Amino acid sequence: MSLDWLHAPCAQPDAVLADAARAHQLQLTKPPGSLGLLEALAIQLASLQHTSKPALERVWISVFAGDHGVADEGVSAFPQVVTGEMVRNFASGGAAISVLARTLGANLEVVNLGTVNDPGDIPGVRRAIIAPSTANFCLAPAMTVEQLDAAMSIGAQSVQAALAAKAQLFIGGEMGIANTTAAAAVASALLDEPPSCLAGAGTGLDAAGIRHKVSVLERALERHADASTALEQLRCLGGFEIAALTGAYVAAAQAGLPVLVDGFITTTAALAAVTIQPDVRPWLLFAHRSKEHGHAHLLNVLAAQPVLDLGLRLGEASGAATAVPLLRLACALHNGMATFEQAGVSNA
Ligand SMILES: O=C(O)c1ccc[n+]([C@@H]2O[C@H](COP(=O)([O-])O)[C@@H](O)[C@H]2O)c1
Ligand SMILES: Cc1cc2nc[nH]c2cc1C
Repeated sequence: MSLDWLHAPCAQPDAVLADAARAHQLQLTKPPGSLGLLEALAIQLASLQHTSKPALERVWISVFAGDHGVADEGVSAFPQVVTGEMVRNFASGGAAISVLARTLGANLEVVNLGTVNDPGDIPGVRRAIIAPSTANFCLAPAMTVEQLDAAMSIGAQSVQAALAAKAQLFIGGEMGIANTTAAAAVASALLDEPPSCLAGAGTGLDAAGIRHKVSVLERALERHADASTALEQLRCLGGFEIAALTGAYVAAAQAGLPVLVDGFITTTAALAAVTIQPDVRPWLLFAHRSKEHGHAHLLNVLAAQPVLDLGLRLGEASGAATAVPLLRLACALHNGMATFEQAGVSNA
């Protein structure tokens, strides 16, 4: 595999600036700790951005789309054609993430890694087609070694584009009918846990649909039981967009670009990235707790405290985009509040 780049070292957060930011928070006109997670976020961003004044003016969002062979097993409430249809919708500005990105003034990149219903070469979409779909992982590995390699590199290229645009935060999103099945499969394999802990309703399965999804996952996990490394598990059970996200997260950590993780599928990619390279973990901030069964568990495993819990389960980076205003407020408070001394307020 030419995936050696995955093992290049990650950048190091600045511990001195983290200490200085923590000390600065104690000087601001509020009881210590009273801004809760907003304080922790500002401190983390100061340390990751190597600055005493963290900022999120330039936010980069890449939404990776790909289709899944396992959709043939009837594991989604929606038909597979929706993946390609939504690629068009992202680009033409009508999707939730299109509205959120516009409202935030964020750069939105849409990357098509392969959809059965191919919208073709349309403005606003980076065409990076690997194949129309992954293989049905109940029958064969989802990807070849070459396809995994390509998908992870395509993710890393998005990080390079974000860096070229001087982005201060990278957000990855995904779109792929049946990808909650692929994500649950990857997470089950990475954690060596039964799929019932990780399979949920996705786009809207009922209880019987979820039972069927679990049985499909059990078959797939048994078939690929000898996939023993994170990369092999990603290759056999993942998807193009999940692999692209994993590559993007590793590349962002290597480049020293903070990442805001979205929902269940992106958190699975984050878990894969951290399993491949534990030093990726400090570069990840977590936007929200998705309603998808299994997301809370993954957040616990990663010791992540998400910013929001709004019952979202859309994907496409929508939860991460929704958390950006709060992260911006955390920075504004950190940079703009008066100290006790400046304001002539008595400290405890
Ligand atoms: O981000 C999440 O937590 C999330 C939870 C449930 C569904 N989704 C989205 O729904 C699609 C996958 O759902 P499904 O049922 O087809 O596996 C995919 O396009 C995801 O972006 C996303
Ligand atoms: C319509 C639709 C939009 C989505 N966006 C992300 N996943 C999605 C799944 C569906 C079904």
